[in-house]
Amino acid sequence: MTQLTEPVIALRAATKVFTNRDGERHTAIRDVTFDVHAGEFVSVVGPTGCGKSTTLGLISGLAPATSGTVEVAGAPVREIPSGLGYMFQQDAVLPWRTVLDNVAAGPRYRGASRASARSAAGEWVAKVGLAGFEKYYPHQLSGGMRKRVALAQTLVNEPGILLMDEPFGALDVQTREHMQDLLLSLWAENRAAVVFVTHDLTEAIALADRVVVMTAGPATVKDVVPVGLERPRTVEEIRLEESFLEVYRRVWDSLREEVEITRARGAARVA
Ligand SMILES: Nc1ncnc2c1ncn2[C@@H]1O[C@H](COP(=O)(O)OP(=O)(O)OP(=O)(O)O)[C@@H](O)[C@H]1O
Repeated sequence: MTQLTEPVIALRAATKVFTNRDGERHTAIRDVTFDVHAGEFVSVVGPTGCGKSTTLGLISGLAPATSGTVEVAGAPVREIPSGLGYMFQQDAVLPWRTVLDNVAAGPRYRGASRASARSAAGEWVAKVGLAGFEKYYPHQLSGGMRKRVALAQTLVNEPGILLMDEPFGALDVQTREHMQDLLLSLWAENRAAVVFVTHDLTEAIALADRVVVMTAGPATVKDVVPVGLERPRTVEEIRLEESFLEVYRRVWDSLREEVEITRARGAARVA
């Protein structure tokens, strides 16, 4: 599909070199080029340690590129872009705050009054299916419920750009599928531009419009696979469809070689 609009996120030959304390240089990603357009959901897959999180770090402004360019909304990224939400595997739910106060923290930080922050938080707590749990503390929740709080914490800020780094990685398979469906239905309401990093190919394909396949480290883009499955989707159902399996085979064909390279390096290291 030809995109007529300017991309919301644009990486051009983005390279990141880390220098450790001994002055040794390590290239984490090399010449990474891809775009994400408004309303688009892009998944990023690649072998362990190839540089997926580093790529998100560049987009978020947490780590500047060593060379190449990273632009968000047409401007080079120099600090955390406004309207950007970030969700990690490890959530930022604070144990001493109730569910409602955890979700209200973002709007409060952005200057909303206590009343309007709590009102927005209440709406999002309900949207993620936790109505009635507003006064609970995180230790009183299951892992899946806690993840719902983290999702509400991120979405209450209504980000136009959403970076997600294996957000559901620690959950059991059933809870993960519920979270994926919840994310899809909430995302459909305002369609932020999403970059979703995962090791799970089923998750990557079920959620995305396109899947970016990265090489063994230092990562570069090996392939961009269009998903082309209809929306709305239900993860439990879509993963059984033949069209889904075709995309899965295509992504895995591309990724397999990179996973094998990474495994061989690991084996050589321990030999
Ligand atoms: N701050 C840092 N300083 C030095 N090296 C780093 C730093 N951050 C990441 N790296 C290195 O860069 C490479 C890519 O790491 P990154 O975390 O981006 O990979 P990843 O694909 O997200 O990993 P995983 O699959 O395990 O989640 C790794 O070799 C890592 O050790």
